[in-house]
Amino acid sequence: MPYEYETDGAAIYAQSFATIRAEAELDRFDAEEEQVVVRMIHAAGLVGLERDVKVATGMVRAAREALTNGAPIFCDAFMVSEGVTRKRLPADNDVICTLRDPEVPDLAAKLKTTRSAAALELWRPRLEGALVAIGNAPTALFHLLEMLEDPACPRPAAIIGCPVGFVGARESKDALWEANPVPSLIVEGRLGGSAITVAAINAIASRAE
Ligand SMILES: C/C1=C2N=C(/C=C3N=C(/C(C)=C4\N[C@@](C)([C@@H]5N=C1[C@](C)(CCC(=O)O)[C@H]5CC(=O)O)[C@@](C)(CC(=O)O)[C@@H]4CCC(=O)O)[C@@](C)(CC(=O)O)[C@@H]\3CCC(=O)O)C(C)(C)[C@@H]/2CCC(=O)O
Repeated sequence: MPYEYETDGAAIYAQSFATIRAEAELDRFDAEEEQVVVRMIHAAGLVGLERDVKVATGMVRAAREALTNGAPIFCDAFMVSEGVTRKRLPADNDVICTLRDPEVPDLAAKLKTTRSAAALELWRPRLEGALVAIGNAPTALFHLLEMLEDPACPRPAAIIGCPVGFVGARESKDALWEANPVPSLIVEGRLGGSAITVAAINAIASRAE
């Protein structure tokens, strides 16, 4: 039996974004933030997500400026780093996930933490002015906050903090929002994940061109 469905990629996107803009409550976001939140809703297929999104004033601008200036993007998981659309990046920016570095298992054992958290220790040399995207591991976000408590630790330009799940996700994002070490974007509560996070990166990169 023949199925009727849309096969034009551009038309699918246009229809999706029109649906989201018709159904979601986007009034509290400025134009730059709205573009990012729409893509996050799109990735999750979840109108209503916008109610849980918090964006610090100037976060989108700071992240875009960083990318335009050639900053790297550090990601906690390969599901995040692999999702970044390279052709959107304004300065052929490096997209880095250190999770599989051979040093990481020993570091995790030494620090008594997860591999996701320990992998962030390898970010230090290039962390200054970078865009950080945590889309999976709550322990990675907590570890980043611990690193940034040290005034000598290099500071990223902006943080996308959207780890997902039932253990530590809500708490790590609340801690990021409260500590406010640099302008951040979070999804409150258990919701989050790699797809939502990479959608935010791709939206930020799009207008930085
Ligand atoms: C406790 C962990 C959680 N993982 C989640 C959700 C997903 N994780 C996937 C995959 C493939 C990976 N998760 C690891 C990061 C792995 N996950 C953990 C850890 C045990 C601890 C992290 C933490 O609590 O902060 C973590 C291992 C570690 O030592 O750091 C991963 C590295 C495991 C591995 O394959 O070795 C791996 C990352 C792959 C990558 O690089 O992209 C899932 C696809 C689940 C699955 O495999 O079935 C899924 C993806 C979710 C997403 O959208 O990103 C939670 C829910 C975040 C959970 C932490 C909280 C909880 O409630 O349990």
